[in-house]
Amino acid sequence: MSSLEEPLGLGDLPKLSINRLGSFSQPSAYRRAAADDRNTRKYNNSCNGGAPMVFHANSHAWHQQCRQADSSCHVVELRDLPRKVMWDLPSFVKIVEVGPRDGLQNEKGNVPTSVKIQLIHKLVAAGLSVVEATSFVSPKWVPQLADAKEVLKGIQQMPNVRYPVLTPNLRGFEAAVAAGAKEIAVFASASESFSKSNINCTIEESLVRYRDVTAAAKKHGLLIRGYVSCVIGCPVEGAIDPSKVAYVAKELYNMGCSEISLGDTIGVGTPVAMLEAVMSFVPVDKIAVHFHDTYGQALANILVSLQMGISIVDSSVSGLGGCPYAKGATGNVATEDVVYMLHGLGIETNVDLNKLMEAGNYISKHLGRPLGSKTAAALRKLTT
Ligand SMILES: CC(C)(COP(=O)([O-])OP(=O)([O-])OC[C@H]1O[C@@H](n2cnc3c(N)ncnc32)[C@H](O)[C@@H]1OP(=O)([O-])[O-])[C@@H](O)C(=O)NCCC(=O)NCCSC(=O)C[C@@](C)(O)CC(=O)[O-]
Repeated sequence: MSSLEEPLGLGDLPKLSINRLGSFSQPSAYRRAAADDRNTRKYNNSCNGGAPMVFHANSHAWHQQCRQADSSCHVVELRDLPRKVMWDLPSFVKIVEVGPRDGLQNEKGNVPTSVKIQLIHKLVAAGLSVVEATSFVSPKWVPQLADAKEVLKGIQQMPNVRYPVLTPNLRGFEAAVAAGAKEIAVFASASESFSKSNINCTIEESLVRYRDVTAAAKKHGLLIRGYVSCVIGCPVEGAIDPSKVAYVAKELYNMGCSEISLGDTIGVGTPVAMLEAVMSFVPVDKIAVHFHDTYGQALANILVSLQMGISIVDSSVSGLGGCPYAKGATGNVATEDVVYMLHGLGIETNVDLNKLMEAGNYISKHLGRPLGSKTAAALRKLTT
């Protein structure tokens, strides 16, 4: 089912809009074209104009363009296009929803524990299989998440759903385990300045601390997620060298983190050089990308990451978020927008966009905030 069919409730929409929108979304056909292209290229890669046409997606348009091409080599270029664009995309992307933690940690007003719990339940009901629930950090540093224990105890943990929680030290780890955590996350930085302002220690000191935390987690049989923040830029230091990111990622991976999430904490950059560096040390299937959308780069960065082989994406419902210790950073990329893009590309997520938008609506109402997802805002306009 296409991403457009899913949320719009096609019956409710004016015909013209549906048709117009529909012509932009041919995900399964695109993927088929890319797959066909893969096969046909094996025996059909000449400039010979008599070769059978291979594209099913928008096939009329392709036929027209190919017929109009002056030279048969143009036909080959056109045939290459879906291969170039679609070839390397994964068929499934795992979304790690960070809204209840990264999304809410920066909220100034008190968000009741019951609202946090409801939000998590709604996100899981939408099909998200990983929902970062909260942080066992110092309430002096992040007052909003002072109810971590109550949140984790209050959620009804479903089988096959992961609920990681952030633990900055052994104290946080022990509290998390006592509250029923089955997965923890440690969070280091590639920027020395950010490490100091966020967790009050140097990068090396944090790695020493995390060796203890990860060793304890392994003893308890817990899964461990590792974050590296400021992977492209730091609010204090500016551009961050990819080799620094690769170093921290490698250390976390070697400690036993089963997923390394690379955070563009202030949403400033493009990730190619950084991902290349990290991929030299961490297997691509263990890497997640975590983009804040401060400069509007997040979706483009996700697409590039997928093309580089990544298939785990962090995002936050309704684009909630920002780090209290990264001045000016806005929210994470909105999960609704990520899901919409992925479904548009024919990539499975197991997420029901309608239910996800309900969760986004729920928390936005509670925060007294307009929807932070462009997809949700656009679809709401169409359906009201
Ligand atoms: C790491 C510390 C604790 C060091 O904080 P500190 O002040 O250096 O440590 P301390 O040992 O002196 O402790 C200070 C107080 O906190 C208490 N404390 C100490 N540990 C805990 C704990 N676990 N749980 C509850 N309380 C704790 C401790 O007992 C003490 O209480 P007091 O004696 O003054 O009453 C502090 O800096 C901290 O909690 N930092 C967390 C900040 C945070 O959560 N930032 C947001 C994370 S977002 C991020 O990193 C980026 C990411 C992951 O989202 C990716 C991206 O977006 O790019």
